[in-house]
Amino acid sequence: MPLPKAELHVHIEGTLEPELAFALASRNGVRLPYAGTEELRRAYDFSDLQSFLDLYYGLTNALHTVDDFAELAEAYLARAAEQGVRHAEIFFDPQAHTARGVSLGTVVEGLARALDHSEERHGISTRLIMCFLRDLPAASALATLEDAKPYLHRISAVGLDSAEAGHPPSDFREVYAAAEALGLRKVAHAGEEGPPAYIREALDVLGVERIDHGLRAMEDPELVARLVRDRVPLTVCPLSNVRLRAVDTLADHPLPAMMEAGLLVTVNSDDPAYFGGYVGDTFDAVRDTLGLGPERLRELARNSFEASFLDDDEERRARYLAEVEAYAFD
Ligand code: HPA
Ligand SMILES: [Zn+2]
Repeated sequence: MPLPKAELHVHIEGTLEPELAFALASRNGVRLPYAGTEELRRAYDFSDLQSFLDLYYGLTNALHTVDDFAELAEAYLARAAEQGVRHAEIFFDPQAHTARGVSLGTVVEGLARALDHSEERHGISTRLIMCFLRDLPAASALATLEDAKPYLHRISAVGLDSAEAGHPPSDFREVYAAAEALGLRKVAHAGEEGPPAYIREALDVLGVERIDHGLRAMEDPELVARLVRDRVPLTVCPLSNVRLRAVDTLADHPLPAMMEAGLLVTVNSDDPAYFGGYVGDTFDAVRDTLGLGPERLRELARNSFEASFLDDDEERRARYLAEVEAYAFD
């Protein structure tokens, strides 16, 4: 039995496995620019975040209907359950779909259909986080928030993702203020490729409660001290950082140093269909390569529930935390 954990940083579009991409493309009469799944997998050789995003947005062309999004989410939840996930806070990128004529309602209704059955089928509680693409204008993010108004009962939070360099969080001040006014919680990707200053902006200008990635905080000791003091969670994605070359190899990953510094870090998969593993695989990889022992792994699992939005359901959180404490490593 795998260690019980929450996953707080997973893009649902990044769980689209090649087999499902081709099956959906065929069903929808869409031609993908690859001969087959093997050729597609060979293209997963990324030089940086942008080279990944180009392929990732390209493959979303396979997704069209409510059924497609339901199937995508259902496949993720089934995989996640096998890997010990008990709670998942799932990102989606509405602008990646609305830009090609698929409505936000189609996306949310499809995802919600799978999420509605998640507890009973997979034993996983869920939340949805709607991300804005930071390489599109803030006006597009504002229009997306407006578009989302009929679906806010399904959406817990807003996030900020896509190409980071040159797209500071402060560009999205207005849209985050509007999201907060609508009762949404706030997170943002920062410090994946962008500088520590972007992490500060996400906290100070956008008022986020969690930083997604946050890797480059380690360049700024004062910022680290602040993140430790304020217990700001960082949703770290080690396999993603290797594949997108934020670190040279997994053995070089600062995760142990981050834990040593007292940061509230969690371990997540980001885009598991592309980066070589789901979240349980990621726990196994950091155990094997970074030498994290059982108590460090238990700490990561504990952190994942502590950093989650389950502060709106403390009874459930206490149950999950008890499972973590009772877990026997073999
Ligand atoms: O790793 C990522 N970083 C930024 N945006 C993304 N969108 C999907 N995955 C990512
Ligand atoms: Zn991400």
